[in-house]
Amino acid sequence: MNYKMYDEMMEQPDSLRRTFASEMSKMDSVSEAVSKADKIYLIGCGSSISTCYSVRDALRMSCDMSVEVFTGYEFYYNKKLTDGENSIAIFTSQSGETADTLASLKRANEYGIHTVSISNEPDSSMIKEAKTPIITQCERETAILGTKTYVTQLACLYQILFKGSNYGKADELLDDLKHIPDIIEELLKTTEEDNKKLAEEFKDEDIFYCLGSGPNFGLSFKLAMTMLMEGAIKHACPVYSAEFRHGLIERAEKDVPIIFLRSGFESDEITDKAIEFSKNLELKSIVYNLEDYADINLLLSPLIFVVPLEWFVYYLAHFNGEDPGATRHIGKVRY
Ligand SMILES: O=P(O)(O)OC[C@H]1O[C@](O)(CO)[C@@H](O)[C@@H]1O
Repeated sequence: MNYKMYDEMMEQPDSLRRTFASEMSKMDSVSEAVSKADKIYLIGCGSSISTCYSVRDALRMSCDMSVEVFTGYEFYYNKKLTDGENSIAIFTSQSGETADTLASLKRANEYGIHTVSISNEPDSSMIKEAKTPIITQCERETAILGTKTYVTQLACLYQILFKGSNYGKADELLDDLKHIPDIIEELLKTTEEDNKKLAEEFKDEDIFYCLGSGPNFGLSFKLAMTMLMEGAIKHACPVYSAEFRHGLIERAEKDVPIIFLRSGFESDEITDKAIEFSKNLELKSIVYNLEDYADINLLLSPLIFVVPLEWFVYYLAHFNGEDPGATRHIGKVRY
């Protein structure tokens, strides 16, 4: 019962190693440009916008870089641009062909903005159109929800933007980033069994709420929108942890499972309150705690949590008779 997603998950560590080895000098040149820019735009769709949310929130917590995130069509239609503005636009897309993101890349080029694309397809339109193309070295990915293209894309964004930032602990974070392939290799082995059991326990649930704070919100977005909805064909909804008490609290019932991502950020004070509240109501909560998986700069937590979550989603799909990498209505690039 090994689905394609299984092999692609296993290829995550080497994809990261190859990408860092081959793309580092191009990423350094973008970091240099980032350090001189007034504003950074990050644009993507689906799994590829979740990486933008995570790195934006990690940067907000640690430095004063001006970063805005847009979906492809929001940037295309709803972002006022100015000729000659001193900004950099980074486009994320595993396929390099998603129409929304490609249209916004062409628009940024028309305004003379320095465009950077991060894509896994060397011959794709986004790699050809961007001023600086960065190619994640994953080889072809087929699983719709994105595994190796997710971790490499996210790692590239952290590398580029933290290197170009004035975060006081940037060197320490970039050093931790180098260890991520080894950590992921280990987590792939150590987190499978527990998450398989969890998936069996939760296999009949219809909906999952996914909560996180800071950079974990981006991953809770991916978990809900692509891993659970596209991969496991379950209803799911991402929520910032603190928003729990502004809506979801009224739907908190025994039969509604909530997945919490908790890293130990100051802002996780509010995640803890939601966890406590859920326990008191005997909700079906699943709590992923960073300290159970790795001892690294907390801002990198999405690169850690994604591995146990991949196992959870992989087996959730399997126990429901679904291939976690298959698509029902949309191919990776067609729409
Ligand atoms: O990263 P790309 O190739 O631009 O793809 C965006 C796609 O990401 C997904 O979330 C997962 O591949 C799809 O929903 C969406 O079509």
